[in-house]
Amino acid sequence: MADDPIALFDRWLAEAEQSELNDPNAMALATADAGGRPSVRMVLLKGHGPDGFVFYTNRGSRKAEELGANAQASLLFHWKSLRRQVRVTGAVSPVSDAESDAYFASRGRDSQLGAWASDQSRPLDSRAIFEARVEAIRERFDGQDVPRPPFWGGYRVAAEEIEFWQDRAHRLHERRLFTRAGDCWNEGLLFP
Ligand SMILES: Cc1cc2nc3c(=O)[nH]c(=O)nc-3n(C[C@H](O)[C@H](O)[C@H](O)COP(=O)(O)O)c2cc1C
Ligand SMILES: Cc1ncc(COP(=O)(O)O)c(CN)c1O
Repeated sequence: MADDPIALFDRWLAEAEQSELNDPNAMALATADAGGRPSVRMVLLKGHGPDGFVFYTNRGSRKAEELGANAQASLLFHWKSLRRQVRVTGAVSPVSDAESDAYFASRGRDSQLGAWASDQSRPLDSRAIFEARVEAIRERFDGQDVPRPPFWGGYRVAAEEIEFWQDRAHRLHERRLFTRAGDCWNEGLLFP
């Protein structure tokens, strides 16, 4: 019977939290546009479990546009201090408004204001324009809680494959690939 890859991921993430310099939850997120042209950037993992791996972003950003055209993504964690990587691949869907609201409410106020002020991935003529937008938003919400912008929220990558890679001597690495089969997982090895 295969190990539970989510439990294995929990163990590896917990070890990374002990050993990484910063952001053990940082992951590269690869998307591709309708024509198959890929792009990749870092995001932070803000939730995970059997349903998938969650990150938050601007829903008008380049990554969001690409996910709108092609709702598939791949995530990569690289924990240098542990010489490990984990790759997750699967279909992507937006998280519910309630879940996005709850996460947004947990963020620091300045990060909340930044989400309102940033037209993420669009051209910006000068830093001063952005700073002026942040100040205008600060005044707009003065004395009140900052609500979640309608253009900001989470996405969940429902893992169909999870690969755990561990460095071994002489490049004879260990690769364990878990593939979803309904409610269960199949497990196999890959040549390194
Ligand atoms: C370590 C790290 C974590 C990041 N986390 C996030 C994140 O969780 N959400 C986000 O929107 N951008 C995050 N960013 C910024 C993104 O990498 C990226 O620049 C931005 O989301 C715009 O990407 P896009 O134009 O491809 O949509 C992070 C950057 C780094 C280096
Ligand atoms: C633009 C942006 N949005 C969202 C995040 C996610 O992290 P947090 O919600 O903790 O700010 C980051 C983290 N670097 C970020 O840069």
